[in-house]
Amino acid sequence: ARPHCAAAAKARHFKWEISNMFWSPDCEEKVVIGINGQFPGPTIRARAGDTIHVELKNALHTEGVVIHWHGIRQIGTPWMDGTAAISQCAINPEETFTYRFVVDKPGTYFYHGHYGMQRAAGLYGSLIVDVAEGEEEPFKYDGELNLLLSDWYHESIHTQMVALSSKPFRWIGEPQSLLINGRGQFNCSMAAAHTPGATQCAAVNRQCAPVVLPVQPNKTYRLRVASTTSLASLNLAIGNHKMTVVEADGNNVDPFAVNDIDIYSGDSYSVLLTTDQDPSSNYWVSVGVRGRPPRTAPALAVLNYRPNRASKLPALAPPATPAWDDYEHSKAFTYRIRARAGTPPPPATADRRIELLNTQNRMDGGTRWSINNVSMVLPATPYLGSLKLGLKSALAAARPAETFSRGYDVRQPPTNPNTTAGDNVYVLAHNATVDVVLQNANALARNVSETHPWHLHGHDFWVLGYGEGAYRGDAADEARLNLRDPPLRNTAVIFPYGWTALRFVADNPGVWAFHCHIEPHLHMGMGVVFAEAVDRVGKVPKEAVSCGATASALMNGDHL
Ligand SMILES: O=C1O[C@H]([C@@H](O)CO)C(O)=C1O
Repeated sequence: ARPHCAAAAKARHFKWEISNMFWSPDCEEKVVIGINGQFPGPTIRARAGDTIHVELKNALHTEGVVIHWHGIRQIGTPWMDGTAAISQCAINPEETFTYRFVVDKPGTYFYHGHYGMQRAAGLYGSLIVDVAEGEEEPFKYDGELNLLLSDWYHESIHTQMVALSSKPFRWIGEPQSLLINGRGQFNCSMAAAHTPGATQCAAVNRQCAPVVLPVQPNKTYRLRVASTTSLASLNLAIGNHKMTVVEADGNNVDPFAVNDIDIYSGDSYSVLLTTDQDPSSNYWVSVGVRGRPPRTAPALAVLNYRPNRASKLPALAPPATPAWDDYEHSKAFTYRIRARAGTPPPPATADRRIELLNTQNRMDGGTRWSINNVSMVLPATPYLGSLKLGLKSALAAARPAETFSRGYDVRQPPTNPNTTAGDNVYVLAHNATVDVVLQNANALARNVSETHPWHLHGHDFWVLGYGEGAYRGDAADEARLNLRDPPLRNTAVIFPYGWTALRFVADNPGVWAFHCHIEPHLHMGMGVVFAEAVDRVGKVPKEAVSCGATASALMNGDHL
């Protein structure tokens, strides 16, 4: 850090109370988890180098809570990562816990619950980090707009969790609505005039009124877009407007122009939008589902060219989402994402390669997702405490496999559908360069392979490449890897029947989750844990790990 930046860095204090409350995200009244009576939660805005303090009171009364700061690497503060059972104990009802961490890198981020399925109950908000005082972005814009995308189910997360854990399994189905900044319309459309058979929304409740994005003609806007969906993969387009992608997951990318962007759960982007269209009209911003047969209507927002009234209906119909299974369209977008010049390149070689086969399986009469045929279950005592104290009970005797059988046919349902539960903890050496190959496969049903966005905590990784079918690690696969300008990200997608190769340096001691960002899939075991140089973790605050076996050990005089 340069001295003038350090001097300007600020402490930013927030006081939050988390509670259940009645809310109508899509005009149907349900219970959401709100923060300070708001849904989505308040936006945190800071400058790179600032320290965020969130004094968080849990007013949920009968359940714990934690908050994960998605995309913030928590360098040196792994106990602030907000992952229940991994980095900290869930905060008990009526208790207060203070998150304290540095936002070291500018970018578009968000925060969300990371305990059970609380994210899907609406526990999320935006976290935006501007460049440090005196620094400049490498692209120019006149104004900024922020869209936090999510999906919404009418069933409570408690019902959803029971369904997913039931024997036999009950799938939760598709979300009822898509939300933009927490607002959607379930049984009516704002664009009924353009949508045969749809009912025009009547005077709407403020909580579900469409988002209006006011713009001046002939200006350039930075549109920040992040997705915290539970299930849905999304596509965003703006009638008649092109967009230029400039940032992905808090890292600048080589700018490229598109008509629409795909955005998977856990992703964030900045796109530049120039308001160069007929200024007498407004335009629809449309967000639709992809990668799964869409049973959820698109979400709409209004790009409001001032001085037109916001209520002036756009002349054009909302842009249509590409066909849900047009994977070539999705791949074309994803493959175009390259690092902006100046981004640090990856190390030329790796010290270790971990290959992770993603399969859907059966376990004890239920349905699970597994990695190398082991489905992740989380412990009662958070790893950060139990591994730091070296508690014998922390890990099972056997470590998970580094690879999967070369003979595995990724195009067919598993021949042995049965799986077992395990901790899926990989122990990483300090500063090791680690390659991870995520391998997709056929699910339990024939001819089904789904898209999974994987999110890594504590790090950005370089996305080295993608391939079709089974990864073999041979010369042909190696040739698909990009070591020249791979983008740095914290979330990467695996396409159906394909693989994705990532590289990162284990330079941030801590215990970090790495998992599918689809909330029901994580609940069904689709993840692993990286225990990275835990002996080098600094002094863990007692209040982060005063539960389970760590609490007992601390009471017996052990020191963290
Ligand atoms: O995990 C999932 O389960 C269902 C289906 O595969 C079984 O009902 C589905 O669509 C998922 O994504």
